[in-house]
Amino acid sequence: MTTRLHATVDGPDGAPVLVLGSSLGTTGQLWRPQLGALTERFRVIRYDHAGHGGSAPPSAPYTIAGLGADLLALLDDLGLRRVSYAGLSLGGMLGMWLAAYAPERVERLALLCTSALLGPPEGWRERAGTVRRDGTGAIADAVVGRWFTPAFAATRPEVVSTYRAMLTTTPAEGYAACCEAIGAMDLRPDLSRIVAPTLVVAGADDPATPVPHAEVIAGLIPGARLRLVESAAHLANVEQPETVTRLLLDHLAPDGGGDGRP
Ligand SMILES: O=C(O)CC1=CCC(=O)O1
Repeated sequence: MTTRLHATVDGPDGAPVLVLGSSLGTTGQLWRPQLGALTERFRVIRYDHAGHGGSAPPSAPYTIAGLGADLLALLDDLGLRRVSYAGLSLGGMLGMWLAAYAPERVERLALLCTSALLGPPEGWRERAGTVRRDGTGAIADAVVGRWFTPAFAATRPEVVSTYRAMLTTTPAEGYAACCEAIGAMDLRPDLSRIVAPTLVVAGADDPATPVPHAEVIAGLIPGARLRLVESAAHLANVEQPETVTRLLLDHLAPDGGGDGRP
């Protein structure tokens, strides 16, 4: 049984569709820095994972395949046969799953600050247990400390507190269930089936999904390209918005993205 996902739609009717997947502990608001530029070329769908933002919590223990089935159900509900997809971290994991298990649904793929295997599973089970017991506030300092470089956190505290609030308002059960899904994940054997042209982006200073994780993904997806974003930690799209927006547009809209006309 799938969870019905909350999604927001922006951009011109009839334009090519781009679906954006956010990270653990954030919502579709993660993509605000990119929204203006992306909606000039795309009809942009931002969705919230189960138990995050406006989406109901999962009704059973969760896996990446379960979260992927939610995403496919959302595409079906919206009548979207084929889309481009960009996802950061957990959103990128869902992008890999979608492109490997439903390749006919994915036009182009961008995977940001993500991993195909992010163990150890005990660490994720422990984090899930802490959050179920004490709430997402209990892990906020550690998690947000990996989202931004110290230099960015010192100069842009207002941005850091906006994203921290996204984490601390995420319901404990939704967050914990997604931790367990990540802990049990190993997408490496699936990546050779991906046929969508793929861009892999890593934050050069990301301690959560360090550069070698991106190198593994780029090495296993046929034809994938890897780009590093300097002076960026895990939420590279927030810390270096112009660089990441340019990378996304160059990859996802190489011909300008079309104008939506038949
Ligand atoms: O929360 C973290 O440690 C980083 C992370 C892993 C998956 C995700 O979405 O964020």
